[in-house]
Amino acid sequence: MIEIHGLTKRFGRVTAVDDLSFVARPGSVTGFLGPNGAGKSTTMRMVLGLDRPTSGFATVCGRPVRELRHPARTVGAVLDAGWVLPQRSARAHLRWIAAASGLPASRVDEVIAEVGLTTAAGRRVRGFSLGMRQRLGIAAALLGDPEVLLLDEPVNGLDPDGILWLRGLVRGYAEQGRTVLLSSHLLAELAGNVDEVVVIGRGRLITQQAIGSFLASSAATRVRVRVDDPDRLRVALTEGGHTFGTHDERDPTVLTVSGLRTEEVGALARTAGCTVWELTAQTASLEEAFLKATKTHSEHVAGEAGNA
Ligand SMILES: Nc1ncnc2c1ncn2[C@@H]1O[C@H](COP(=O)(O)OP(=O)(O)OP(=O)(O)O)[C@@H](O)[C@H]1O
Repeated sequence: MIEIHGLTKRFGRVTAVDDLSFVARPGSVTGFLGPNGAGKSTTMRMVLGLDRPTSGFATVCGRPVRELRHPARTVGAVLDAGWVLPQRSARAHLRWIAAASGLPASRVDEVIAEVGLTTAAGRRVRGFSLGMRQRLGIAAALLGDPEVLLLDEPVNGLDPDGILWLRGLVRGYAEQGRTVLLSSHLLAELAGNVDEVVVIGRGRLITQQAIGSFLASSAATRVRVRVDDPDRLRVALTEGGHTFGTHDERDPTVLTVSGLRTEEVGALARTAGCTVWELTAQTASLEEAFLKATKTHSEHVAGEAGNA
């Protein structure tokens, strides 16, 4: 569990994190979202005890990280994939971290296998791609087999295979009752993979919700319908005062109807004498929900020159 209470961080005149409170629960993957400069990395650094809060506090498994008896066994983190010493091999790098953290060297080859770097383990990190460095960073975070994982932009540089692998990894962690907090700009990659979202803007909490309700509350559900005679359905929808659009340029037989359930659209199409070829309820994408949640905030920011 990660608990954040009234966390605030000021850098001179810049308030990076502003009275932020939220909880990332065990057994859940919590997605940490916010526009550039919203304060995600600063928050994660404070959770890890790397930045000192101006006020407020954060705990991991009930204690500030600096007070944990076995920090490496409690929390693992990937904040920046670029900080390794380039002349070291991946294995040497991990051995060094294991030794510095009081973890058994036997864990090194286990985590190397877990992140899929076995064949590259003896190579110098200098020649690693961004995706390989990202995997190495994750391997380091896993060394202590921690209860809590904090991943800042872990998807960066990963190829589609790597993203799938990462999804499986964090899902597996959550299923074991552990806590995962992860930030990502690639919202689509996150959508299928998080249970809760915490959205921040200008260091402040905008919302914390289950992903389902976040998506559902952010846009009216639409129904995509494909029929043999779209003109007839158009007339029926217009007569009923319903809102619809043609959103698929390539296929004029598709209409998108707002404010009705699939059953209602199906019944209307039948009354209009249409044969229905396809009928699907569509929910908002994570991008749409995120943009809606942060819209007011972004307009506010765009109107100001400072604080960046
Ligand atoms: N060490 C620092 N000194 C001064 N300002 C800082 C420092 N670290 C962060 N900031 C400022 O704090 C704000 C929040 O930055 P932070 O990196 O936490 O945001 P973020 O949400 O992680 O952004 P991104 O998604 O772009 O990585 C920004 O305005 C940033 O310029």
